[in-house]
Amino acid sequence: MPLLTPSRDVQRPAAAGAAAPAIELVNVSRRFVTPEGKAMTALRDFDMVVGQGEFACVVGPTGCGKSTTLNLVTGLARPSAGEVRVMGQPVGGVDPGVGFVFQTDALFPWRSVLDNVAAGPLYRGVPRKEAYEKARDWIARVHLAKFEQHYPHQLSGGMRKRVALAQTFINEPKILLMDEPFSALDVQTRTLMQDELLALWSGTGASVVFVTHDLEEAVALADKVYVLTAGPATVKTVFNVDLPRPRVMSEIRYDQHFVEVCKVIWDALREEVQIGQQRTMDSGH
Ligand SMILES: Nc1ncnc2c1ncn2[C@@H]1O[C@H](COP(=O)(O)OP(=O)(O)OP(=O)(O)O)[C@@H](O)[C@H]1O
Repeated sequence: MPLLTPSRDVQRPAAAGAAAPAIELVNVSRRFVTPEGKAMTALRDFDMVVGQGEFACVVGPTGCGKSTTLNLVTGLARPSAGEVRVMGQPVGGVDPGVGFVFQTDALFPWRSVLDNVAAGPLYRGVPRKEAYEKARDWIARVHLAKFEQHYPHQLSGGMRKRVALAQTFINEPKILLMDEPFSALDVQTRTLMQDELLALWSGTGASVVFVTHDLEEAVALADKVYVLTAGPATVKTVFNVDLPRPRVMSEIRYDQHFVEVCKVIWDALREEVQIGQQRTMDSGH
């Protein structure tokens, strides 16, 4: 089997009895009105299909429309044209089966690690004892058992991110949307967190869309990588990454095939990054 298969996703109706894809964006466009009152198109004729249990990464030039893609899946933004479906159903609002992790974590500063992680199940009506048992279990899984009573300001960036992952995975999301979750971390911590994420995700069956500026991160994590064009974003190419799992970040970076895959995808991405940079220079900001 080839390690890398560029392809365009083809939209096909699911066969009778077959599981619907977790996420589908079909011919989606998203337009905004700028503060100056001009119409601008962020996404154009955008197609994406993420299967159940699949890990998709999205890369593209700065400002091209990556976060807008996630906002459409959450239901926080509506498409101007086309259709967005989650588990085969049109997105109608914020779905409780969807979890998020962003660049800045969403920890409650006045709550301990334990209370932060238990907050989700408590909000969903899980009895208190059970919610706290689950929270302790997830805190242990992210190796923070000794820090249950600490507050977010007493933790390092990497530890806060571990809390954010526990806070998300405890809700057993069917779909996980991640917007540059590790970009503020130093390189070593980032590598550890990537391993942590894969370990937590494997076996959950959750479908992931992970937005990143870091192509190596995308290739190391993903089953497939979407390369977007400079805005308005449309899908330039989808690359299927068939590197075997489980993957260990600190080792995979030195794997010859990994390096080759990164080079091939970078060839597709480079042109778009250059277009994006040129536009920034032309506009002066
Ligand atoms: N609510 C909004 N109103 C107006 N314009 C918006 C809105 N949200 C996004 N945009 C514009 O849409 C374009 C795409 O934005 P988006 O945040 O999706 O890009 P991105 O690829 O995630 O950016 P970055 O690489 O900086 O994270 C940008 O030009 C942005 O200014």
